[in-house]
Amino acid sequence: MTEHETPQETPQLCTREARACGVMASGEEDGSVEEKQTNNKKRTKGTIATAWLTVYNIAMTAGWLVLAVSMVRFYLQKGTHKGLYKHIARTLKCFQTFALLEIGHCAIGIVRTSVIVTGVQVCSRIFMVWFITNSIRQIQNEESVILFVVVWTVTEITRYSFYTFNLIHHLPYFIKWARYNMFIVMYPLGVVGELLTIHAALPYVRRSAMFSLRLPNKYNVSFDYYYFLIIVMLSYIPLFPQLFFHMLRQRRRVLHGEVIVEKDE
Ligand SMILES: CCCCCCCCCCCCC[C@@H](O)CC(=O)SCCNC(=O)CCNC(=O)[C@H](O)C(C)(C)COP(=O)(O)OP(=O)(O)OC[C@H]1O[C@@H](n2cnc3c(N)ncnc32)[C@H](O)[C@@H]1OP(=O)(O)O
Repeated sequence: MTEHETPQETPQLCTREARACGVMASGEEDGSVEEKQTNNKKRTKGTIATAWLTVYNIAMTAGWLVLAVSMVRFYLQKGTHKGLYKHIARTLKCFQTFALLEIGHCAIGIVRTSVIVTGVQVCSRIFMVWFITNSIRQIQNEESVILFVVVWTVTEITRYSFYTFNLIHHLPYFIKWARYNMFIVMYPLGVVGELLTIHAALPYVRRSAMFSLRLPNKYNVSFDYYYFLIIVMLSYIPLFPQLFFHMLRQRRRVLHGEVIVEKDE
């Protein structure tokens, strides 16, 4: 079953293109030359953006699928999670870092999502990958690392395939259902995995004084990564609910057709 026939399911880009086309239709006969040129530009921009997002989402779905397959193969061959992170580290770093482009998508307006919400989500993941798990080798075999990597992988395969099918107007209902229901369990699980991993990192950070700057130094500035990590852990308390409630609002809008007025719209 696909959903492309339903007008409310039309992806945002098509809606924008349609809006641009609508302006064209009414202004075509009596609009000025400048209006026609502006509308043509909008239409071209919409088509390019749709093409780019389709390529981007397919690449990201493939990347996270490769990660899933290599995790399953590793576990079936070795029968343990030890060494799994090292095995998948390069792919994980690559595709999670590519997600930075999503902040750009919001900033230039080709997807209708808040830059702040996307920024917090993407930056916290980049931080987990590069500044925690990749930098502290001693914690790479923790179960909590496997927990958040598995949760991210399942979530991202669903999310990027949702965007892809939505853009090509062939969205199977089960993908839409999964995108807007699984997060209810996956988000808290991911947060538990991330917080336990940062917690496991604390003793190593304290002992090694990594990424820290102690006084006296020529800049006369001090920075303690250990306390910074504690602040990061505490920042989940106000920030995580914002992301979770954002997703609950998206769920009500997409699955139940509720009209939601976002503060920043
Ligand atoms: C430097 C120190 C850092 C300190 C950090 C502090 C900690 C902060 C706490 C953070 C906790 C994060 C924990 C987290 O990492 C754990 C997990 O992720 S566990 C796994 C479960 N997670 C999830 O399910 C969330 C996954 N993430 C997201 O869904 C997004 O990143 C999010 C921004 C949260 C929400 O996405 P969005 O607002 O875009 O919602 P929609 O998917 O419904 O999309 C809205 C519309 O935009 C269109 N869209 C969006 N992206 C695309 C795209 N790539 N291609 C095409 N279209 C796109 C989408 O179709 C919607 O269109 P429409 O409005 O027409 O329906």
